[in-house]
Amino acid sequence: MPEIKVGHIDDIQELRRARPTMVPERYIRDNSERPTHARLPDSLQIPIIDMSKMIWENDVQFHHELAKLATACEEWGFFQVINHGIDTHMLEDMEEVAREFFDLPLEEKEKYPMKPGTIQGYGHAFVFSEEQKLDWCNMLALGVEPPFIRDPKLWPTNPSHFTETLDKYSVEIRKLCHMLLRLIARSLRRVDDNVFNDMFGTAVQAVRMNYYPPCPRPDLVLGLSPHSDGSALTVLQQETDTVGLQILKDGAWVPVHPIQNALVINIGDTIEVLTNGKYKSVEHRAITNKKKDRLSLVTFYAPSYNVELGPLPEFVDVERPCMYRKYNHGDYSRHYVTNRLQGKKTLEFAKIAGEL
Ligand SMILES: COC(=O)C(/C=C/C1=C(C)CCCC1(C)C)=C/O[C@H]1C=C(C)C(=O)O1
Ligand SMILES: O=C(O)CCC(=O)C(=O)O
Ligand SMILES: [Fe+2]
Repeated sequence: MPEIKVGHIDDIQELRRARPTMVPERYIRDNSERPTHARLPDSLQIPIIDMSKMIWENDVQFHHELAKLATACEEWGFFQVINHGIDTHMLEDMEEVAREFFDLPLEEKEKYPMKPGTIQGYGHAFVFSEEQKLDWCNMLALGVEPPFIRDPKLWPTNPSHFTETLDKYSVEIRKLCHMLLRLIARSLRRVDDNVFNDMFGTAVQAVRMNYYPPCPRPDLVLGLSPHSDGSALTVLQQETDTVGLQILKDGAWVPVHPIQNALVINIGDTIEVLTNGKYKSVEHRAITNKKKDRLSLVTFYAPSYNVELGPLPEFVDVERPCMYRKYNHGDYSRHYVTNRLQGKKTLEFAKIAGEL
């Protein structure tokens, strides 16, 4: 790979310390990219799936909730899960250690550097040139499973219980992804419940902690550029006191309002491809706030790198011709992490020309 020159990138928390009234040029977006806020009527918020209603498969409420899940995946690509069974103390502990990490002095966080062109550690991911606009965000990204993707040198030893907390948290989130993939398969009504879990092998799991400091001009910048996730499923935990996540729905950016103890789930590119576009990997972004900071904890759950992907035959017919070619997920991962976040552009890697 040619050398990547990104120039000096400021640490946003450090930048903020001087309490500037303006933001540096590299963060100022063109007019067309600046934050807009669509308001949805309360009756039209992203769907909420109550997992406590999905325990007994013969129950009427199971089928009602399953139908809601199908609509969520088809029309929104996003939903929030409540009563997911994960201990709320564990969610709080994870939030606490992540915050403690971001609150450390810069010299401490820089012991875990995300080097240009790499994807793990503390820094700015997806920056490939000096011209590229930057996100108003500090990140810590780590590969979790399987063990060979872990880089222990990049796992913070401060706070001291960081690794233990992230490991426990990741085990629970992994179980949730497994369960959700079964339910998503069931909701499609044409494939076996285990189709995704069986196909994915030992799934790849990575976590990204995004910390968005307050911004003096939230109207000019983005916290995180628009993108779809390269995973099969993404699980996002957000604090309840700030709104920042927006999803693109019918051409408008709509906010995802946090719900206490809920987790936000989104369909990633893998499920879009496997269902031949029936379930959507929806573009999303994060905006910033003038007064408040925001933390999001994001888990990407994806097939093993050796898995060959392409639309399942059950989702290809004359009405919906095959829209994606066959490809290797490891190749897609490499493609994803070596290109900047740019809406759904990354998925063009797999698109059959002329379709969509
Ligand atoms: C900053 O990280 C990401 O946005 C990201 C990367 C995840 C990964 C790691 C941090 C470690 C190595 C594995 C992996 C590439 C998953 C997004 O994850 C998406 C993108 C792809 C592709 C994917 O499978 O999940
Ligand atoms: O912070 C958010 O709400 C969005 C995070 C996100 O989309 C991501 O990390 O992929
Ligand atoms: Fe995302």
